[in-house]
Amino acid sequence: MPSASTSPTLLRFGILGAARIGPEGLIKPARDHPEATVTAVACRDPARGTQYAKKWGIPKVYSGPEGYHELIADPDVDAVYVALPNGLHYEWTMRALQAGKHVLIEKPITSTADEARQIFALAEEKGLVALEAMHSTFHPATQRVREIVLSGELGKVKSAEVMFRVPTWMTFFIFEKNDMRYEYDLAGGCSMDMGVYSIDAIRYATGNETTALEVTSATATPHPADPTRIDRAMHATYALPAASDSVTVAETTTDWAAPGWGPFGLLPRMPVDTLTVRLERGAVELYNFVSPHLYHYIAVRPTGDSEGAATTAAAARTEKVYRYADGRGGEGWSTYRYQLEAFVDRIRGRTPWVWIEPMTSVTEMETVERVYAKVNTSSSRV
Ligand SMILES: NC(=O)C1=CN([C@@H]2O[C@H](COP(=O)(O)OP(=O)(O)OC[C@H]3O[C@@H](n4cnc5c(N)ncnc54)[C@H](OP(=O)(O)O)[C@@H]3O)[C@@H](O)[C@H]2O)C=CC1
Ligand SMILES: O=C1OC[C@@H](O)[C@H](O)[C@H]1O
Repeated sequence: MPSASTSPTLLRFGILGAARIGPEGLIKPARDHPEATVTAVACRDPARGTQYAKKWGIPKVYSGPEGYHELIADPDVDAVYVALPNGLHYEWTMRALQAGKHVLIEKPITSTADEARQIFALAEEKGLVALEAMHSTFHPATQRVREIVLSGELGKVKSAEVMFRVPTWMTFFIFEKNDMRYEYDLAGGCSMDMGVYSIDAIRYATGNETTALEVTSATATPHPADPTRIDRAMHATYALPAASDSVTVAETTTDWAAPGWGPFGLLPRMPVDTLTVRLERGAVELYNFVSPHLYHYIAVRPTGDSEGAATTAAAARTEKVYRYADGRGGEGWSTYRYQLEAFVDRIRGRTPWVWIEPMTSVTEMETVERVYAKVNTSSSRV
């Protein structure tokens, strides 16, 4: 197994970018992991970098035009967390791998599938670990949904659907006015941001996580910042590889800024974040599939025999799953904490409880490319 670390016990992380996701994505989980620590952060602006490091107790700060380069060259950094705008993931991951570091890469892994392939090829060549931080996959609730779906309890999959919608009023609080998500050159767009979660949730729950989905339709709602190239919302349909001769379809609806409804759109919408899988004999729903650690429920709704046989449907049930069935996990562990557990285990040569294979990330990007290509060529990422 790879071993770039010179520290026998602690895996020492450096973060590229004083990013908003840093504290949840790595800093807090590392505090709670006996073998991980954040040793450095790089920020283009020295004052902001110093402030961030002080606030989060990070000993070293690299800044200025060479700051990112200095961080990845630091011999006290074993692993790099790439928390940069999407369009910079590829460049800095490749640089970090070249420098001999393991890399945890924020989602979406890259701007294109080809870039993702290059990352995994280089990681393999160097004997290093590269992982896309698709954190929700690592949570026991996600694993449980997949287990129920694939168990056959409710028969074969008929369709799957994700609704992931953030209302306008909330967008105002969570995104900057000139957020990097609205910049085409930084690989912005709702499908790059929320679409990847949705596509992966469906593929993972139905056991299709290494398959690029065929996109049967895609309709974008333009973002005012760059209406021809940046999608504010996307509705897409897919053909899932059929588990039987039944029609198996999937659908994602993502929206960064859903307007209000009712008279003059004055009535506020609530955020929605739900994965539903419909099977021959019922449905499984995961409410809050992106951040199940905050709150979630799994609703299992059997409907009886689709063939019309005289069977009585089993009772509906609700599950909440914060640890694995065998007790692994911890009190209050977030999706990011579970993810860190897996990343460290992999680097240390232990078998992670859950892993995201390179093909999963590559085919996620292939699917996103197909979504954009279906809409029009100006929003295409390849
Ligand atoms: N896993 C999750 O739950 C989440 C993941 N993400 C992902 O994390 C990544 C970062 O997102 P987020 O933390 O919201 O973003 P932020 O805007 O807070 O951070 C991005 C960082 O990128 C750096 N940067 C370097 N070049 C540029 C540039 N040209 N324009 C803008 N920023 C630049 C900045 O670093 P510097 O400090 O050097 O100025 C900034 O701190 C994205 O890929 C996003 O998809 C985001 C939110 C949640
Ligand atoms: O990763 C993310 O998770 C939640 C979203 O609202 C956000 O845009 C995104 O970057």
